Amino acid sequence: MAPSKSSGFRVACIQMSVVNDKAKNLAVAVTRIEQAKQNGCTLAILPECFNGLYEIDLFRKNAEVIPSGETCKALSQAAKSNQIYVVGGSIPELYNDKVYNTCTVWDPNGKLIATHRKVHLFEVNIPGKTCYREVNGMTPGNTLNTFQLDRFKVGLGICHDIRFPEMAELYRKQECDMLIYPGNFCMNLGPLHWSLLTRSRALDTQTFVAFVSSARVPHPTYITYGHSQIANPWGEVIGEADEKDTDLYVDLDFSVRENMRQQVPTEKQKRNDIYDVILKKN
Ligand SMILES: NC(=O)CCC(=O)C(=O)O
Repeated sequence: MAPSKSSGFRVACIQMSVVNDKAKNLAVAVTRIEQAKQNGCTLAILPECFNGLYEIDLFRKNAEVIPSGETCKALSQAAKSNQIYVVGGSIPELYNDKVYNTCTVWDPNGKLIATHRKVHLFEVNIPGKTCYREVNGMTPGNTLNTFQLDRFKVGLGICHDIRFPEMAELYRKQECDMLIYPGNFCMNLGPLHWSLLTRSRALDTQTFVAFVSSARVPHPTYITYGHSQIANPWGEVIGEADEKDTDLYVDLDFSVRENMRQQVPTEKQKRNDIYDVILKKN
């Protein structure tokens, strides 16, 4: 049974195929947001770099000023005409001649209510497999960011940010109910780590965690794992896509979070007299 309005809402994880054509990507995103609304969703989440490929050489080409760029205009309009919250995955943001990997959040009036610039840029060097240095195309952000969805507080991260439990712990301290990470894991690390990280952050923070990918499409350099999923505060996966182009609709019941926090009260048991995680700047 779907949760009542007071206990939760339905979320759409839009696992769209992203191609090297911004106009096409925007048209697909707008249609899928509309479908999410028709399927009873309160919130639609897009993947990381959904307006163009996750490709270092393309970041500047696809970059836009926020909120005056064409992607923001399309998302604002889609949120407003469908009366739905939209977490706009991320797009390359042009600011002072720098490019950031930035998530925008739109309320059902089409108003921009939050942004998050990816704090931890993806850097790996696995010989013979994946070598990626996002810093060659993006500048890191320096702040943690949240937004309010009715009575629920949501913390934002982007993809590689999910590997850093300290960041999630700070969102837990800020009393977030849910964490959202638009993402795009590679094929070498996705199978081993994607779900483990989703479940771990959910369990650590006793929140719902949504990790939302684009679909796997053939690509010469970076192939995306897919498998968008949502874990509940028990660390249980309550909805998961495969690698294909699809939308995942999941009902969140926040009474589950309350039960978990009461039954396994690790929050109250923290020994902040001997350790702590602190926010140094924001
Ligand atoms: N888009 C990204 O940040 C990729 C992160 C990733 O694949 C990882 O393993 O971390």
